[in-house]
Amino acid sequence: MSTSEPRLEVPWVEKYRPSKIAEVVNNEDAKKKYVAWINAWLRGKPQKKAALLYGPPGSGKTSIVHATAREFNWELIELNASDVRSREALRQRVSGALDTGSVFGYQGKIILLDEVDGISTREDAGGLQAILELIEKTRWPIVLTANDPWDPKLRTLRDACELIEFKKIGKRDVVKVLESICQKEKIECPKEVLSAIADNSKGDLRAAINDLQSIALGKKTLSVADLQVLGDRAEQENMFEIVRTVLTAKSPEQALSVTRLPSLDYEMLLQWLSENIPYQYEQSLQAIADAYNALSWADIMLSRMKREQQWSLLSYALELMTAGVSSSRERPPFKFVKYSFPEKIRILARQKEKFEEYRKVVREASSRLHVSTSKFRTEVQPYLQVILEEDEEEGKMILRSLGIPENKINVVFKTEEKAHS
Ligand SMILES: Nc1ncnc2c1ncn2[C@@H]1O[C@H](COP(=O)(O)OP(=O)(O)OP(=O)(O)O)[C@@H](O)[C@H]1O
Repeated sequence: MSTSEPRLEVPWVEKYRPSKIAEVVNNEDAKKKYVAWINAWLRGKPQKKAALLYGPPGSGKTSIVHATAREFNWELIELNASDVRSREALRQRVSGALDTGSVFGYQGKIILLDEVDGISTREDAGGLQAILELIEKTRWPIVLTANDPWDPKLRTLRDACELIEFKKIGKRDVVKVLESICQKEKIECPKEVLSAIADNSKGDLRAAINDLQSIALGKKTLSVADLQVLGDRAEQENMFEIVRTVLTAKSPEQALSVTRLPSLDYEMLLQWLSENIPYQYEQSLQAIADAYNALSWADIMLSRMKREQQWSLLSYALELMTAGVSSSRERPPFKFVKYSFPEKIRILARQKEKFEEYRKVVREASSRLHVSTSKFRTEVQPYLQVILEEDEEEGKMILRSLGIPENKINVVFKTEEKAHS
């Protein structure tokens, strides 16, 4: 039963990450080029010491590097934007790891620097230079990844790397991966559901696997009706992914990256984070407290920004609700959780719908009586209420003559009762 199922589970994107290069699906040309580059390293004669894998999210760039490390028993050294902020930061992070031999029986090393396009050349001056120096000196293969490698700031880096393009994953392969996950998880799922998930993911396998896990949480049989969740997802563009990026970011820069999305609705993001922080950080009260603390400051900045027309406060609010929220102390280990639509917005929308219905009925009755709606509410409605209570049949007859059919009686009187309570 879904209620007794644990809410937390290992993320399937991690559980089913390819463990061999051959398991990385699609992108055959990219794989061929990448394998040739790795082979050149194995022979000790790479033309370029670094490869820059670029292309859309969820196409396998990071996965192929993880798979290489596992396949060849190499130690994977993962660096992020803050590790390469300056030469000194990079030295601190990698000097030990690169110069020493491996203690765990690894037979080599591979360095992965994810999302180099996220490095800000203005704030992290020296960072790109540090990467170039690392490439020049390295004895181990270095892989960089980027979604957009054509940023002019990356030109020198491009020149130093073997460029390998990854493309969106074709629908047939997305469906195949989803099918094999269902099989391993012993989940029954009609092909049309998998096909709809694949369409919705637009070639992003990470999004597709996350969607499948979201709708399958606590279930062993899926149906078309379960796709409702994805409807919300499409409406919200990819709010699920944005929330996941912020709450599971490995570095403040990664959390901050969502603020560069042109379609980001930051008011909505605030509500979504507010709803979902406790689920993602369930295991640590400290993390929940810290995240809400940052979020409340973001909220204060936003209202001050609007009240005083101080638009410069927006950047503080955005930093607080992304990097601030994700930098809470004592971050619990990353677990997959199903995010929910903000309850506050749902309740407000429901209330609004009810209120609209109420107004429509009252407007009709007032116009038949030739009184204003406020007069109807204050001077007519209370008497109708009493009549209804004293003699229901008589009351209903009067209401019918005022254009209030029986099935709308509840709308008017319930809403009014609620308003008084
Ligand atoms: N080509 C692929 N073959 C098999 N699994 C894949 C492939 N691409 C993505 N995946 C799945 O999606 C998840 C995310 O993929 P990955 O981290 O490799 O994406 P990426 O291209 O590096 O994206 P980003 O640019 O956002 O870092 C992986 O954990 C894996 O489960």
